[in-house]
Amino acid sequence: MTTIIDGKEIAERIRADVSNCANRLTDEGVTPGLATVLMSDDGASETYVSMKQRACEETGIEGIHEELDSDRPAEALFDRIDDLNEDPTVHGILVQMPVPNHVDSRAVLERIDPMKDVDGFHPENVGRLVAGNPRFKPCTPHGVQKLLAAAGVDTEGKDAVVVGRSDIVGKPMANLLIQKAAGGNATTTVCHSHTDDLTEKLRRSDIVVAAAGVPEMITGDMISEGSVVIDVGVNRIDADSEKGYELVGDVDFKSAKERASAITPVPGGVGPMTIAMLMYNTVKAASLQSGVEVNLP
Ligand SMILES: Nc1nc(=O)c2c([nH]1)NC[C@@H]1CN(c3ccc(C(=O)N[C@@H](CCC(=O)O)C(=O)O)cc3)C=[N+]21
Repeated sequence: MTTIIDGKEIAERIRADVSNCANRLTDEGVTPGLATVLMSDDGASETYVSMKQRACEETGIEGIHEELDSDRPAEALFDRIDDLNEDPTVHGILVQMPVPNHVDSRAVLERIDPMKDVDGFHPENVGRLVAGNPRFKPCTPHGVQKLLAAAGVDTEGKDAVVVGRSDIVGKPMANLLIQKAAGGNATTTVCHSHTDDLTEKLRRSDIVVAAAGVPEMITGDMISEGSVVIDVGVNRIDADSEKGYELVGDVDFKSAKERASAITPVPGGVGPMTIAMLMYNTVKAASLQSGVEVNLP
């Protein structure tokens, strides 16, 4: 029997623990605060940001949301970030990606105070992660790590393949998997658009993390019998549904489920974990900035 890993349920449990930590900080006079900044007209981005704000409310985090028209100059966004960096009630800052083409996303990430960088995208935090001394682990890869642990999947000594090499998922995911630490110690291969014979790499792996952003590109015949499949893809494809789209992963769930020993669904897999780990990082940021210690899960 294939286990369908319930990301929603695991995320709820983590969020309950994170909420206890948030309440403890509030009791000490430090209510954790998260600022989300949206500079985009993209419908999906709006949905994700509002999900993050709702999660704040449910967790006992003070959510602040700011929007900038997408035709504003980059300086307007930088000024907003500078203000949030200076605001002591704001412990975490998230600028929703992607930003408009005329705004240099690298410059945006570098503008955020690294102590408030709850995405973990600032070069200082990337460097710390690679050096084996992470401050904020990026939310999606951290969520995948927690998901594997909760599903009882030991990564130690396993062959893992990460499909995708983005700065926000693929690269940090591979880094966490090779780390000499719990949830790491896997022999890790990173595949991407220039990889020769992806199927061969997938078939000799125990754990597959699909983060390529290509709808249903990994099919059952490409993976090994008994492997664990984590699907990071959130692709909206046109459909006759009420919303006008359907959400599919990078994995063809139907065929992959027939061979995997465990697999995450989309929706309800990695997505909810990403949001739970954003709450986690925000509480961690508040703890680091205030010196009030909490026991995060
Ligand atoms: N600075 C920044 N940080 C991010 O963390 C970030 C970002 N930019 N830009 C976009 C991506 C995408 N992302 C998701 C988070 C949750 C779900 C999620 O919860 N999805 C639900 C379904 C949601 C739906 O119905 O559309 C699920 O998979 O079950 C999806 C995608 C965070 N991102």
